[in-house]
Amino acid sequence: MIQMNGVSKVYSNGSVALSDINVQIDKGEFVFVVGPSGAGKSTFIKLVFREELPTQGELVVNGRNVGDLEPPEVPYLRRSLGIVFQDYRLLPNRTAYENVAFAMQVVESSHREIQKRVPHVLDLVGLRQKARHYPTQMSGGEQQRIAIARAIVNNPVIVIADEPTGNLDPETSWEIMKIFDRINQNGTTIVMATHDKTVVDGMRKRVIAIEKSRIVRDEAKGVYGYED
Ligand SMILES: Nc1ncnc2c1ncn2[C@@H]1O[C@H](COP(=O)(O)OP(=O)(O)OP(=O)(O)O)[C@@H](O)[C@H]1O
Repeated sequence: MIQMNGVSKVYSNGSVALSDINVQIDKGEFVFVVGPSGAGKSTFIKLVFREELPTQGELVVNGRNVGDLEPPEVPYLRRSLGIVFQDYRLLPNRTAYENVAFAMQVVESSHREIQKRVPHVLDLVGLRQKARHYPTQMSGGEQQRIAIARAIVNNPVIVIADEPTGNLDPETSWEIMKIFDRINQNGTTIVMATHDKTVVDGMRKRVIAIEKSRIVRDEAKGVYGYED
């Protein structure tokens, strides 16, 4: 599903974000990426959806060598991914329903498919009753649930998330994690960078720890392992 062979990333200002990363993530896994601030977690996530390119090494995502993709092929890679950010990134002037539907319009789904699928994913995240609400009329947790609905509406094989609970209180974070867990149980691979110790320790999934640009720990049913 995701394979990194000797992957390094050095930004143009000389910052070394990742060094010689070798890792394989298989279909259906749930993986947390943890580590201190500045360790390289976000860069790891950004490489997977080709927001950034590796400066060295080979990265294969869903059977495609990311470094070799021509620009017109990038949207096809992204269609196989669902992406969730800390700050939700919903379109402010569209309702919850329209935000989710928009992701289907972009990939040219039919009106009929959209009408059938959007209520279904809103149900999955427990927010069908808020379909007509605008983002400003929803709590942070509700906005994140809509962002998750948008991420999964096109049936991605991998969902990647960068600090998805970073702006949420512990109880809401736990609700969000239950949704990710359900998505994972349906076979979707999940890769999540996080600082949320409670969530990681509560879930007991695979944990990859990055420190100073290198993988220092990779454990099945791991724990967060830091005090912050
Ligand atoms: N666009 C960029 N240009 C230059 N340097 C960058 C860029 N993005 C990240 N870096 C640097 O790369 C290193 C890794 O950053 P990254 O954002 O991946 O870390 P992180 O583990 O996600 O940190 P945090 O937990 O604080 O979000 C840091 O030294 C950072 O300053």
